[in-house]
Amino acid sequence: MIPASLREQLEATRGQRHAVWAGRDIWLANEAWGELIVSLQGAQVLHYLPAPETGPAAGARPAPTADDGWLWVTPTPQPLPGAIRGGIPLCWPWFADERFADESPERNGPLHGPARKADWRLEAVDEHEEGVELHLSPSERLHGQLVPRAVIQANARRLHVELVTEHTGETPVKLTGALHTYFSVADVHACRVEGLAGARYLDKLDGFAERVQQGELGVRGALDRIYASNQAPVLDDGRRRLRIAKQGSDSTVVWHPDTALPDDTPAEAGRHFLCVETACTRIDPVWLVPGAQHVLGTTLSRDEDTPS
Ligand SMILES: O=P(O)(O)OC[C@H]1O[C@@H](O)[C@H](O)[C@@H](O)[C@@H]1O
Repeated sequence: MIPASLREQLEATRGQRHAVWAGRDIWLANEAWGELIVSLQGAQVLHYLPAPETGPAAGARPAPTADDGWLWVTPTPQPLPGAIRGGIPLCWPWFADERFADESPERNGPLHGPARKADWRLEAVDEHEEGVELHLSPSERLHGQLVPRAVIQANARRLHVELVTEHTGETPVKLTGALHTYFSVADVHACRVEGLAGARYLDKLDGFAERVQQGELGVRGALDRIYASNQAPVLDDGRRRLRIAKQGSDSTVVWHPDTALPDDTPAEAGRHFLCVETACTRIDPVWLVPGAQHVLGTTLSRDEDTPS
C-alpha cells in the first residue's frame, strides 16, 4: 500500500521516469512486467507490484488491485533529512543501536546507520524485456573503510535487493545491517510468519531475553524480535503468501509496535504493515577483512512460485 500521491505519480508514468515525491528524487517504472519505485534517498525501494499472473493458476486467485503493492509506505513521511518509513530501508553499516557494540569512532551515527538518510546515485539502469536491474551508490563516502552499493532487480516474478559491502581499508571491521522491509498487509493482527518455529530469538521488548519460538509466529500485539535463522520465512496475511528468501543473513527481525506507532505513522495506516527484515545483527555480525566483500540480499516472490 502506497500513499495516493505516490500512486498518482505512478499512474502518470509510462515506461520509466524520474520525479520528485515528498522532497525526494524518485525513479519510477510502470511496465508490462509490473511497477517499481525507488527513492534515491537511501536507495530505498518504495513500491513493487508485479503484473497480474495469467494462465490457469491465476484464475484461482483474486486479480490484484492498484492497492496490492507488496510494500507499505507511510502516507505522512517526515521531512528531509529524515528517512522515509516504508518500502525497504537499507540499514548500514549497523543494525539498530549496534553502533554501541564496539568503540570504533565510525559508530557514533544514527539508529540503523547513515545509509538510509544519505543521497544515492542511480549509476545504471539495465533494462530488458523481462524486467529491470538498477545499480546505486552513495553520493558521499559513508564509512572510512567500507563502501556499499545496492543492486535492485525486478520482474514479473520477483523483487531482489542486494546490499554489497566492500572493504577497501586496512583493518578488520565489524558489520551489521538490515534490509528493513515494510510489507503491506491486510491487517497486522491477522498475519502469520512461517518458517521460524523452533528458532531461538532475542526479545527486545523484554530486555533481549532469549527464547525459543513455539510453533509458527502469529502476530497479535507489539513485537520486536531478532530470530537466529537463515531460513526463508513466508509471510501470510490471509490474502497473499510472500516468500522472503535471504542471502548472507543469519538473523530475521520481526517488528511491529502495535499502537505505540512512531509520529510519522497514522493509526489507520499503522495496521497495514509488518516488518520482516533480512538482517545481520548482534547474533551474527560479519567481521569483514581488508579486500573482502559481503552481500546481504533478499528475494521476494509469491510463495506459489516456489516448489515446496
Ligand atoms: O523507527 P526506526 O528507526 O526506523 O526503527 C524502527 C524499528 O526497527 C526495527 O528493526 C528494530 O528492531 C526496532 O527496535 C525499531 O524500533
